[in-house]
Amino acid sequence: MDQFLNDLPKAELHLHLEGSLEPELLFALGERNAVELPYASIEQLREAYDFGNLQDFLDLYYQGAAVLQTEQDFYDLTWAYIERCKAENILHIEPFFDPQTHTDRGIPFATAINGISRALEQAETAYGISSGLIMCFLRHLSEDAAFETLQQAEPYLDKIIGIGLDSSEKGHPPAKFERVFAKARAMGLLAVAHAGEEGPAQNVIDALDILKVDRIDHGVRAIDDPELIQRLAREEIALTVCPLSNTRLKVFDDMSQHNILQMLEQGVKVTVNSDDPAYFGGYLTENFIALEKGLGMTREQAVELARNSFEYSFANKERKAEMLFELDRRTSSTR
Ligand code: HPA
Ligand SMILES: [Zn+2]
Repeated sequence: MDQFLNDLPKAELHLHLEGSLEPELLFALGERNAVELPYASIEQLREAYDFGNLQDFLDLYYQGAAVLQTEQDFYDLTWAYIERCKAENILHIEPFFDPQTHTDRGIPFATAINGISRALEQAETAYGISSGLIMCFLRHLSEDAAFETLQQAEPYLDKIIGIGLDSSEKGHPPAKFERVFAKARAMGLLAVAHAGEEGPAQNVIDALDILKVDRIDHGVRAIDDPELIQRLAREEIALTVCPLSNTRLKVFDDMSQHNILQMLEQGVKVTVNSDDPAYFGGYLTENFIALEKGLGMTREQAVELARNSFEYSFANKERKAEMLFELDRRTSSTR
């Protein structure tokens, strides 16, 4: 089964590039850029990855991002992730980056996006991995700061497919960003938002009705509202669910408690994703394996989850058809 899950053609729709920064690369970049780290060793840093909630993680995640300074650093970060995608037969990616985490430290928007984009272009030419980059606003910062970030993105709209909303959900509901999402959508950008991760099902409803997002990131708390679950299924609003993230951040106590397969059986278009794999103990295949071990996910369910990842991606029609054809070709003998 592990080999089957690794070789299964997949798309990843919820991955923070800053969260793919492995301790080894973090230390190497710290040295390259003479950034002092509060950890004596890679092992000591890994030991700190013991989180009680989302905020515990975010504090370390923003601290780690401080080693990213040059365009080459952002390229190296992104390329390391793409190598993992290649090894796990991931055909398409829609990664996130958090521009404000960098611009607030004096790193120009251009430095981050140019390094990331160069790696994404190379992924296409070298490995045939297609992509669409999503820039996230940090919801603990102000609406004004989000508007400023959107303005900085304007010269780079050809490199960005959409906007997202991440960071601390509690105390920062979707409505805070109604106007900036409206402006971004008017500029032709697609929209997603983290909602219903630590926050209530109402945040999922508000992300849909107020921010008018095309997809929900996490969304697992939707389960508390049966009417919302029915709506998600009926309107085919996909959720990008991140199983290992949810157990590491104590959204669920144990994988056996996770509701992703329950939602799948209720007709919700759920997908599997790794969120911040360097911090949560596994890339995409590991998340599928965790569902098999913790929830008894079947091969048929794994194929359906992979199918959803293509179907509800932002890839164009032709690319979607190509990827779905490849999925059918690789899995027809297993059915
Ligand atoms: O899972 C997450 N939730 C909110 N913000 C984040 N930033 C990186 N990962 C996450
Ligand atoms: Zn996330």
